[in-house]
Amino acid sequence: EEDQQFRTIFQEIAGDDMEITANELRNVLNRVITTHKDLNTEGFSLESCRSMIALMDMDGTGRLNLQEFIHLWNKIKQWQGIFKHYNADQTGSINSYEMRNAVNDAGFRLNNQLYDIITMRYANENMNIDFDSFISCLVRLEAMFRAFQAFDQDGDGTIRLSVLEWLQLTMYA
Ligand SMILES: O=C(O)/C(S)=C/c1c[nH]c2cc(Br)ccc12
Ligand SMILES: [Ca+2]
Repeated sequence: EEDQQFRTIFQEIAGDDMEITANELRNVLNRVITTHKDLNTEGFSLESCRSMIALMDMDGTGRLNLQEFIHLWNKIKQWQGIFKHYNADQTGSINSYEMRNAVNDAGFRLNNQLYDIITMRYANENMNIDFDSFISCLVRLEAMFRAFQAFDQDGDGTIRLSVLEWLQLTMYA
């Protein structure tokens, strides 16, 4: 039942090519986000939607088909729940300390240096993280972990890449 409902929503967003482009994704995310007054954001940028597609685009079409879209939607749904949990002061953004806990709750184990890098990269001028930056950060973390694991066949935690392989990894993200 819910799947059918999802399919119709997807059909409406994707249009008759049944694939969602970055622009179409941005429109639907920004439409949904306006219904969540507790999520402070200027909305998702085209760039962050491109990254989300790069993360979820398993078949290399550069767009999202229905199952890729459902997978992304469920991740954002899970991650927005974590964000709201830490958005205690209802300002709609979280501070760098709350960000550490939120990233942890999302299942990422990082070190202090990485948490500082994330704050530098995603925080706004008040050193707080808006909702869209939070999602963009987790999308990127997930993409980079997954790309590493794809290269680390024997699972020994190290990979060996040529510069072009490195660029393949880092440019479509
Ligand atoms: O608050 C909720 O229960 C849900 S279902 C939230 C969301 C579920 N998908 C979302 C996508 C964006 Br963008 C923002 C909020 C949500
Ligand atoms: Ca695809």
